[in-house]
Amino acid sequence: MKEIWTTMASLIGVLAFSRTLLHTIFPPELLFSFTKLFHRFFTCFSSYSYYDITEIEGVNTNELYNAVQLYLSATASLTSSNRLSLTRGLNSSAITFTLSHTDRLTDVFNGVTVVWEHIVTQRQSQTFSWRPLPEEKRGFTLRINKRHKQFILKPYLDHITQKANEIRRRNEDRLLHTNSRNGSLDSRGQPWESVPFKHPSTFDTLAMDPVKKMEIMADLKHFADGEAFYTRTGRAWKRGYLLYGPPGTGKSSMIAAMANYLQYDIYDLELTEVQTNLELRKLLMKTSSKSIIVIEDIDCSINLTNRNEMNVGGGDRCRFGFGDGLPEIETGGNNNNHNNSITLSGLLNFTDGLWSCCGSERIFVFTTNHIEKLDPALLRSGRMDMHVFMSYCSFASLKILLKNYLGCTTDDVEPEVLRRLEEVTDAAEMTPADISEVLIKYRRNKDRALRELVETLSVRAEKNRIGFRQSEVEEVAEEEKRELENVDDMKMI
Ligand SMILES: Nc1ncnc2c1ncn2[C@@H]1O[C@H](COP(=O)(O)OP(=O)(O)OP(=O)(O)O)[C@@H](O)[C@H]1O
Ligand SMILES: [Mg+2]
Repeated sequence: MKEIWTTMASLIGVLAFSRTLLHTIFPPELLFSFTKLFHRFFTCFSSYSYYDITEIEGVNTNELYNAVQLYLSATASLTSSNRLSLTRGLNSSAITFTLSHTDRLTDVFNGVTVVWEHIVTQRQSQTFSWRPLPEEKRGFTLRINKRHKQFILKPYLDHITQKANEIRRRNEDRLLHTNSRNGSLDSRGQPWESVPFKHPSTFDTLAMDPVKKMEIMADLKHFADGEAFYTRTGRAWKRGYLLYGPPGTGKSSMIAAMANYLQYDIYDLELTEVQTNLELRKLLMKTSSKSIIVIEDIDCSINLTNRNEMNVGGGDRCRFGFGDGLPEIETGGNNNNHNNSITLSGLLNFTDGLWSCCGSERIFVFTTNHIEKLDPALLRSGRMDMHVFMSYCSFASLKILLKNYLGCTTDDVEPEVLRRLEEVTDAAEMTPADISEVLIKYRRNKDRALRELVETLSVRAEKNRIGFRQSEVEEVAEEEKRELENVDDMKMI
């Protein structure tokens, strides 16, 4: 018995040594080509068919590779594969299992057993590419018995894609994407850089008029459930929101709440990093369904100051140059000169045109502090389906902030304090962000927090009242001055 064990141990040792030797002697590329050749030769006489699914096809990322990886990672954790690679993305909560190099895994689909193998080889350093490619070439090989391939290959791959989507939705954190600097692509050919999206803002924590809030939530729900409606009416399945209002009134928080409510990814588009309409279109093509595409502070991303003079005869067609750091608007019905810059029509096409319909179930959100600075073309009805004004904190909104920060309802607040708060909140014209600061500072002592809040709001309301009075007095004085000047003019005549 002992001898048998010794012989087996030496055999395993020899096999392992030969494998290491092969890997040491031959460069990985040569070994890979040789293996492929061997596979091809072997396939002619084999009763199996082999399918290669490489990570990168030409210059594009192969979505099927990612799907297989996710699908296998869900099954791999349950199997007894010898070795698995474990990965967890930065800040991600999901752990992904995947096969190591040359490791195999068996799967059963509709009673048919198939085998997966993961092949990893080093990429040749001298390979020319117009963008950086990963150092390793990775791919899966699927082995199916020739007798079964006709009837299981397609359904099996469809099954994998569907499962992968389910896993992605269930396990994976939703993502916050932003476009790379100067439109550069990453090593996987993606123009978007992504991190897990973990913003805690929800419609429960968002302080705003409850009726308006319910209206927006209902609108979002109808949108998400509206596939049949959009198909029936021949409309693209997308919706546009324009959020406007002073800084600190919750526009960004609203976007996060929308994403959390619908479980959508966010694409935060930095327009100043986009050079041309074509680039904008490519970015759009690389967004996924079930996502919110955001352009924040649109008035700051695009310089619309000379709109009126420059738009003469130009209609909607305006060209943004990149003179002083901000894209600058120019006129022109002639598109020939526009190859190297973003145009307003390009931006409108981004949200409205034929290209905006590639993919589906997408929401466009623009935010601005100065709606009056926006080109009317952006505001025309049908462009942005909903215009939402995010206003200063009202008493109704204040109640939500009190619940968020102090954990108290109106029943927990003394009637006199509540009356004072109701009296001064609207007049104070403070943003939810300003009020949150006061509440955060004193959150450990509820009574003190409420006292400070009443004080701060009262002081601000009084300031506004004096300011308003002063401006009224100035206006009256100005009016009187104008009248006197008119009388003098009449006397001269
Ligand atoms: N309506 C709100 N409800 C709850 N919290 C809010 C609200 N508005 C502002 N805040 C608080 O203030 C902070 C800043 O708000 P946010 O960034 O959403 O404002 P904004 O309107 O996007 O401002 P800006 O115009 O400067 O981008 C948030 O992190 C949040 O804590
Ligand atoms: Mg913001």
